[in-house]
Amino acid sequence: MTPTADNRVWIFDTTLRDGEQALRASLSKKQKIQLADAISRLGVDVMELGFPASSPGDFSAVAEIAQTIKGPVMCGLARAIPDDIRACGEALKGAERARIHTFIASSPLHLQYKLRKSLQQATEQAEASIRLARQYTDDVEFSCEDAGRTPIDDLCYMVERAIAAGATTINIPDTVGYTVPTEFAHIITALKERVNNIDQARLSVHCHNDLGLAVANSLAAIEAGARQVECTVNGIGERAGNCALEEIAMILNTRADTLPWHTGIQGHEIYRTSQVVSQVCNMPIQANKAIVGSNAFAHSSGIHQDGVLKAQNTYEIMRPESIGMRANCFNLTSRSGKHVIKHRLHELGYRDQDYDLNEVYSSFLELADKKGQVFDYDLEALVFAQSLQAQDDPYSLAELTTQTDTDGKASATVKLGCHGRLATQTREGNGPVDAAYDALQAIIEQPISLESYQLSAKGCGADALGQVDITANFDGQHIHGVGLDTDIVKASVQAYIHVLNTAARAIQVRALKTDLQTESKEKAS
Ligand SMILES: CC(=O)SCCNC(=O)CCNC(=O)[C@H](O)C(C)(C)COP(=O)(O)OP(=O)(O)OC[C@H]1O[C@@H](n2cnc3c(N)ncnc32)[C@H](O)[C@@H]1OP(=O)(O)O
Ligand SMILES: CC(C)C(=O)C(=O)O
Repeated sequence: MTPTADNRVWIFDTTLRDGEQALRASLSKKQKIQLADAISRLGVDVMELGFPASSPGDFSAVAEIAQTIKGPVMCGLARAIPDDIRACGEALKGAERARIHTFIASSPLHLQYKLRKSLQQATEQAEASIRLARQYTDDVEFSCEDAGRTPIDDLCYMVERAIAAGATTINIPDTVGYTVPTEFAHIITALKERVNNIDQARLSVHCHNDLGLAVANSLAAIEAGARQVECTVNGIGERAGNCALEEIAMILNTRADTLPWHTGIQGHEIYRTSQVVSQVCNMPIQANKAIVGSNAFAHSSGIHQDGVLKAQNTYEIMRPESIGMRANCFNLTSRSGKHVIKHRLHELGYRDQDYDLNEVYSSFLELADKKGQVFDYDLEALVFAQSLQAQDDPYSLAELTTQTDTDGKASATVKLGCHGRLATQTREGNGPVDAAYDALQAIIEQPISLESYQLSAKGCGADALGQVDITANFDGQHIHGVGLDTDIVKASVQAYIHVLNTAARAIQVRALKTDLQTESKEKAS
């Protein structure tokens, strides 16, 4: 929809103030400066930098940021008491544009138990504070704390008096995230209808996420006429947090087809800023977090992956690039299909003729069932493993069973296939590989002397594929064999069989031809 000035929603970022209230330890000045720099590049309209009366450290951080960051309005929070207002005014002195944000609670619960004041007393205190704040700046925001639980008559009364005293922004906080969207929208509608001077102030909302409704409530408020949303990057904030900046901004951006409201947020800065906030604040982002979670643009199931490959918008309502993410990603698991495997191999530089898709896919499924997630290096290893096999290979591993005792003894039973015939031998050895190689030797009845054996990991982690490379001397020929498997004993046996197949092709192997006539089982003494 065409953006109009009326529909411009201001984004008030309070990551450095309410966001900081989520942390176990307050941020250092250096950290605040680092965050302020990142957040200012997002294109926010106002940045709440801290609570200057809180500590000398916060006063100094707010003062330094206010002097250095240009662009957004620089704001500080203050209780409705003269000392807090003065501290805030002093800290913001160097700002290009300064806003003092003062607040006092309006709900009966907070008035009675916390402030021990009547609504009228609190309102008078608010008025005095707003007047004092106006001596420092023309830009004064006033919040009725716990507005979400304030009777509407009381709220209208306090808001009207605050505007008359000089507040230029009126903020309606759902301090404890208690309201639901229809209720919260009604509060905004009622204020617009009943407060006589409401047009003299910008109407703002500040929603907490205790019931997971912070973003929904903010959106409902915008629909009802609010034109400033207070939010934090990654939604961090006191308790369950605040309205997430990236979510509200991307709702308005992505749904601009039907929603008329817009912000000044630079979408492509979102992902980087989210990462910086997460790292500096030591607040990990849940994988399924909307917009910035690691799964937000990841596709895991074959049907979705195929759809996205054919047309991205089948399963993506926004482009990862629109939030500054490099690209979407496909997780390769046993729920993936052939299309995505082919696509990934193509990305890795393989041509169709380099591998047999059906065969690679069936070994991929086997591996994925074992490992869970399959990585690029696994896929490369599977293609390599396939290249080691030829259709006319005479020998194949039919079955391998091993047993290792704690006293170091091991036994292995190998069932070797050759053109549909099977031979089985069981041997003991110093370890399962030693036992399996002895069993193979017993089946082929022809000496193969092992010259070298090397084991390496393809990839990382305990479930990485093991690659075994051996060199064997067979009738005076040095033959290289390779085996790949998550089970290193199996990989070792495959390497041995690779040698046998190469040998069978290269040289006539007498024993192999004759000894596989019958299936035999023999236990070594
Ligand atoms: C909903 C919100 O997020 S509000 C913002 C929360 N942020 C903070 O609290 C910032 C960090 N806080 C601090 O550094 C300290 O709490 C300070 C400096 C603000 C105050 O410290 P102290 O003076 O030691 O008071 P303390 O925090 O223990 O108690 C709060 C006092 O402020 C009063 N108060 C609370 N809100 C307001 C208000 N908006 N306006 C005036 N007084 C208020 C309380 O009634 C209480 O007063 P009392 O001592 O007369 O009972
Ligand atoms: C100070 C106000 C805006 C606040 O943080 C709240 O009510 O949650």
